[in-house]
Amino acid sequence: MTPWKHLKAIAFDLDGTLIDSVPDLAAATQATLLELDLPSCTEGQVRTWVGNGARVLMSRALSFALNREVEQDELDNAMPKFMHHYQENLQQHSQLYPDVKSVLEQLSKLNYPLAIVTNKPHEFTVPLLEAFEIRHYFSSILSGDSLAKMKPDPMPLTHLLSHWQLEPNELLMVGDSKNDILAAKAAGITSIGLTYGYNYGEDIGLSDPDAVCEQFSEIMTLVNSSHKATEQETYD
Ligand SMILES: O=C(O)COP(=O)(O)O
Ligand SMILES: [Mg+2]
Repeated sequence: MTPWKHLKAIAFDLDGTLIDSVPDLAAATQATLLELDLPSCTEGQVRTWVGNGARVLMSRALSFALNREVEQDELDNAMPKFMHHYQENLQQHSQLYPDVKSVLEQLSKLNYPLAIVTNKPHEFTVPLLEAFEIRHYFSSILSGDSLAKMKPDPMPLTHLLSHWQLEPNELLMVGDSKNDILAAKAAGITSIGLTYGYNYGEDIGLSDPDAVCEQFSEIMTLVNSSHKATEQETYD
C-alpha cells in the first residue's frame, strides 16, 4: 500500500529541494567574512552549514573563521552584514533544479494545494520564489521566522495541517535535509527525501523518509501512484 493513499496537499522545502541556492549563500557568507577581516571559507563548507536558517549558517561560518565558539554580540554584528550581502545577490548564481517548474505545474493541474516550508528568512523566500517565477504555485508560505519554531520542530507542519484542516496522513513533506524528515515524522506526516541537496554531507536515507528520490521528477511518479490508488478506492 502506498503511504500517500490519502494524499491531499504537499509541502516543499526550498533550499536544496527546489533551488540550488548555495552559490549565492556562499558568496554572501564570504563577503561577510571579508568585511569582518576574517579568513574566508569555501562554497563546499557552506553547503554543509546550510539547513537551520541564516543565523545558524553565519554562526557556523564565524566559528570556523575564528576557530572558537561565537559570542552572541559577534553574531549580532555579523547578521545585518550577511543579510545585506545576500539581499544584494539573491539569485546571481542560484538555479532551479531540473524539472521543478514542470512538476509544480502538473501538481497544480491535479489541484493539490502546495506550500513552502523553509528555514530561510521570509524576506528572502518570497523574492526568490518570484525571481524564479514559481511564487504563484504556493498558496501557503512558511519561512524560518514565520512562527516561533522552525524545522526540525514540527510547528510549521502542524500549523499547515490546522490551516488547511487536513489529517496528518493527507499531507506530504518533500525535502533534502534531515530537518525536513524529522519535522515530518514529529508532525506524523509522510515524507520524501531528495538526495541531491544539502544534508550536512550525510545520506538522507539515514533519516528514514517514506521514500528517497534522486531527482525531483520522481516525485510525480509517486504522486501519480497515490492518485491512481485513490481513484481505485473510489471505484471499488
Ligand atoms: O535556510 C536554510 O538554512 C535552509 O533552508 P531550507 O529549509 O529551505 O532548506
Ligand atoms: Mg533544504
